[in-house]
Amino acid sequence: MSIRVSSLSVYNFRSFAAYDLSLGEAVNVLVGRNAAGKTNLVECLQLLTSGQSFRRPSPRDLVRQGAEACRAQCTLEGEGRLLEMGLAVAGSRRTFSRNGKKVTAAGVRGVLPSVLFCPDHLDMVKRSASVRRAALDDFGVQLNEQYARLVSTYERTVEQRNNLLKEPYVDRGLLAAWDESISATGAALTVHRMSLLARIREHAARAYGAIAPGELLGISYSPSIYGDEYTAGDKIPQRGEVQEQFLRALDERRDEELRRGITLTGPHRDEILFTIDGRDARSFASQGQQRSVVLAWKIAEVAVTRDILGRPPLLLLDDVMSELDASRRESIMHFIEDGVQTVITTTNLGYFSDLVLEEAKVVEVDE
Ligand SMILES: Nc1ncnc2c1ncn2[C@@H]1O[C@H](COP(=O)(O)OP(=O)(O)OP(=O)(O)O)[C@@H](O)[C@H]1O
Repeated sequence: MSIRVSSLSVYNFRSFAAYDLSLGEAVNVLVGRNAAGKTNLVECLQLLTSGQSFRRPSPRDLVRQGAEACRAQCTLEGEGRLLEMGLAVAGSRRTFSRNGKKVTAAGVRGVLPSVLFCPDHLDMVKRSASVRRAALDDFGVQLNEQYARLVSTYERTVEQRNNLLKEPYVDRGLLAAWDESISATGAALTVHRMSLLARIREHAARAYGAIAPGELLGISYSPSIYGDEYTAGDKIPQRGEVQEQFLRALDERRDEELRRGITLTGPHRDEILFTIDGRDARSFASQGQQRSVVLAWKIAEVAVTRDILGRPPLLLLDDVMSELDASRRESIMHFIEDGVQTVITTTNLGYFSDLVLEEAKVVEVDE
C-alpha cells in the first residue's frame, strides 16, 4: 500500500478544543453543517503534508481563540513506513516536527504531497496571473526541494533588488551584481516552472478532453523577459539562454526600473495562459468551461505526482461538490476511484451516489 494518512489529532487548532479523526485508505467524506470545522481539518491536513495552507494564515490564526498554543499531528503509513508529522504553534512561532524531531516546513513536505481543490480555485483561469503562478509553485515546491529553494531565493532577491532600486542614489556596480544573481535564480526557476507545466499540460489536456469531449485545452507559459508576444509552446529553453535573455530584458528596462523603483521583469511577472480550441479561456470560455479547466488542472496534479514520486498524493476536496454540476461531479468521482486517498467535505451527502457512500468512510464533523 502506498503512503496514506491514517489519523489526525488536533488540540486548540482553529475551532477545535480537541479532535481526533481516523481516515480510511480511499474516499473519506467529512459531512457537517456550515462552520462545523470541516475546512479547518482539511487545512490542517494540508499543513501537515505540504507545510503550507491555502489560507496563508499567520501562526496565531491557527490557535483557537482564547488559547495560548495549539498542536496537531498526523500519522502517515504505508510502504513499510510509519511517520508522525507534527505542528505546534506557541505565540507567533510555528514549528513542524517529524517523528518527534523539529524540522522546517521542508521536513514535512515531499513524503505525501497534497493536492487541494477548493471554491477559491474555481476562477483561477481569469484571476490575476499571480494566482496561476502560485498554483504552479505551490505544487512544484512539494515535489522538488530545489524548486522550493529557488522560489524562496528568487522572492528574496526581488525584494532586495527592489530595495536597492528605491534608494535615492543607486550604486550601479551593486545593481549589476543583483542583476547577475536575479537572472541566474530567475532563469533556473523559469526552466523548472516550464518543465513542470509541460507535465501538467499533457495530463490536463487529456483530463479536459474526457470532461468536455471534442474541446482542446492548451496551457502555455509566457516568460515576461521575452516580452508579451512570446509563448514558449512545448519547447523548454536552456537555462543559459534564459539567463542571457533575462540580462538583456533588465538592460532594456533599466531606466524605467530606476524611475519606478521596482523590478519590472522576471518570473514574478510571468503568465500562464489557458486556451480552449486555441482561444484565450479568460475572455472566451464560459464559467463552466473555466471550471472544467481547473478540474483538469487538479486531475493533472494528481497524475504528475504519481509520475514523479511513484505514488498518488492526498487529494483534498473542500466544498467543491456544491460548486460543480452533475457531470463534473461525476468526473471527480470517477477519477478518485482510482486509488487516490481523498478527503471530501460537504454539507450534503446527496451529492454522492449510494455506491460511493457504501465504499467511503463517512465522518460527521461537529466540534
Ligand atoms: N483561531 C480560531 N479560533 C476559533 N474559531 C476559529 C478559528 N479559526 C476559525 N475559526 C472558526 O471556524 C469556523 C469555520 O470553520 P470551517 O471553515 O472549517 O467550517 P466548514 O465546516 O468548512 O464550513 P462551511 O461548510 O461553511 O465551509 C468558523 O466559525 C470560524 O470562526
